[in-house]
Amino acid sequence: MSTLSEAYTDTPLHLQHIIPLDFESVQTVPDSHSWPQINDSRSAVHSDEELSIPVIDLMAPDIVELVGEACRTWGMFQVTGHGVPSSLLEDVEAEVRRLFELPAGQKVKALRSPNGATGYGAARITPFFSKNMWHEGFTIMGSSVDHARELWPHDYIRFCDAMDDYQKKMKALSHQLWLLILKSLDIAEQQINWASSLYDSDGALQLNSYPCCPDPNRAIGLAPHTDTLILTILHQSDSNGLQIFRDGVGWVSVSPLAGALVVNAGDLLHIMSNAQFSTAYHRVVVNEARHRLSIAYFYGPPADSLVVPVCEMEFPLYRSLTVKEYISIKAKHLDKALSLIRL
Ligand SMILES: O=C(O)CCC(=O)C(=O)O
Ligand SMILES: [Fe+2]
Repeated sequence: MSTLSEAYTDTPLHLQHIIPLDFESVQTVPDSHSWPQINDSRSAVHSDEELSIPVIDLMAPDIVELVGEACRTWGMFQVTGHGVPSSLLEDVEAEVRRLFELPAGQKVKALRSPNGATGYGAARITPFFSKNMWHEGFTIMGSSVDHARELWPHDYIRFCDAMDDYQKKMKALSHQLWLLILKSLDIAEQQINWASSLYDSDGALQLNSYPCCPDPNRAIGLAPHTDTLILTILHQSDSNGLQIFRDGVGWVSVSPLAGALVVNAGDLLHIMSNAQFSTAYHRVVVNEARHRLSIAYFYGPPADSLVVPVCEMEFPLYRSLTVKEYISIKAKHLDKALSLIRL
């Protein structure tokens, strides 16, 4: 059975697409990171409370309907009452900060290799854009020990323990959300041939850092994209930056809410739901004063699983394909991947 990590390493990147800028060393936004079109017509940002993604309490009696409605309209919501202790969120965030505050020369010791999955580096979507992002990341698929040891030869265990603990909690919460999603789509677990192996699958953890930026209007933290797998759970540090695109409206801010986690639907869930659920198109903007951090957990089935649009009454809108195949199409075509498999 091939793992998600193998599916990602099938598409090697070039080193110039991996090494982030040494953000500490620059006082202005260099040309390599200067995005002329940030203030295009689609970038009117809405940050009023009227227009924001739903906040859902996992303990609510009508939780199935709430999750279904949020996935249909936004493809994203914030969840409270999730049972992940705030002390764990604080510990993980502190470890992530400890990592990104290391000097650039130290961080590159844990660089992701061009055909590797785990390690320090730029966002995977970097090669699709002519400009680089105001971002540095650290991806964990499987164990982080080898890379963490490069960063802190004598003090890596607390980082690895915090990441392992957090991944376990995220996996359990993802599974809980997944069962709610199936219910809201009226799908029995037995209808999906990989439903039971989902719990054995290895998710991925993506640590993101958006350093303070001297000219935030000319830089972007993370270019617009959708997430690939079934769902993503995101913890964001206490500063704005994440935005979701809403048709007919524009970019809408997803402001951090103490203790809440952001959940978003990915492409595979959109395909599986036969486009009933939206895959969230989102981006991250940067700011001048705060170093923003986020921790994303990506949840998906093993790479060999066949994803089939579930539809009883209508025609399938997408062809069925394996997770591995979709990851590979996305790695080559990014935003066009879904249209390429549309029937
Ligand atoms: O930093 C964020 O808020 C979002 C991160 C994200 O979209 C990702 O890692 O895919
Ligand atoms: Fe994302």
